Amino acid sequence: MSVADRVRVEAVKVLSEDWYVLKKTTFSYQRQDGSWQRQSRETYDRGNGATILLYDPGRRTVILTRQFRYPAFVNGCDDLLIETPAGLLDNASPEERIKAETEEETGFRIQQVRRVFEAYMSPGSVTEKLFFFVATYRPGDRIGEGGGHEAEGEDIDMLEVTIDEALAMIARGEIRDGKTIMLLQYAALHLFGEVRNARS
Ligand SMILES: Nc1nc2c(ncn2[C@@H]2O[C@H](COP(=O)(O)OP(=O)(O)O[C@H]3O[C@H](CO)[C@@H](O)[C@H](O)[C@@H]3O)[C@@H](O)[C@H]2O)c(=O)[nH]1
Ligand SMILES: [Mg+2]
Repeated sequence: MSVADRVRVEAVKVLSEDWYVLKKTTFSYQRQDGSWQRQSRETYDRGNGATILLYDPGRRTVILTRQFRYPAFVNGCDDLLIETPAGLLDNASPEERIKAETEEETGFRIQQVRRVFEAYMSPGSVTEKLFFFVATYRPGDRIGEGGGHEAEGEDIDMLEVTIDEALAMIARGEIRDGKTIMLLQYAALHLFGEVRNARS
């Protein structure tokens, strides 16, 4: 039995359809004891996305971005947010989109990317599934300035730090973006041999 057999959608109302789509759906869900219960849930649909960690195993460095994020700002982040390069798929494949997004945001042109996992980042309210990638880079792969699309309001800095420094930035609360913490921890576990104690 698939979970779809336990869900009966009764009504869908679009609450907002401006940049992305917010819906309120009323449905019945069959509980584990077999009884049906009516619920309604709001879902915010902005499509799916992709993100990537560029790493240089020889120099033990990673590439991050820094940009203003209004939703984080209104919730207490009085600083630019440090993140791995990321973008919405806009109907492209995750591989194709993340290569283009990496070049737009950081100026690095990457040929080979490796998909490592995927995750629903906020499954109680946001429909988005995020595809996570890693790729090696060398300093010479940077063929442009990056920065994102100014006309769309993007004003993105690129930063290169060692994996040890990036982990220390998580510990100090300077990196507080979920996807970025996930990829840096993946890197510490799987991409860089021995990682020195972030606090030492
Ligand atoms: N006008 C307008 N523009 C918007 C709005 N929301 C986003 N934008 C613009 O839409 C563009 C989206 O840029 P992307 O680089 O494709 O996406 P992203 O915002 O970086 O999203 C990535 O990171 C998110 C946060 O972790 C992820 O949720 C997402 O999947 C993706 O990976 C940006 O120029 C942004 O300013 C809006 O409500 N109004
Ligand atoms: Mg982006």
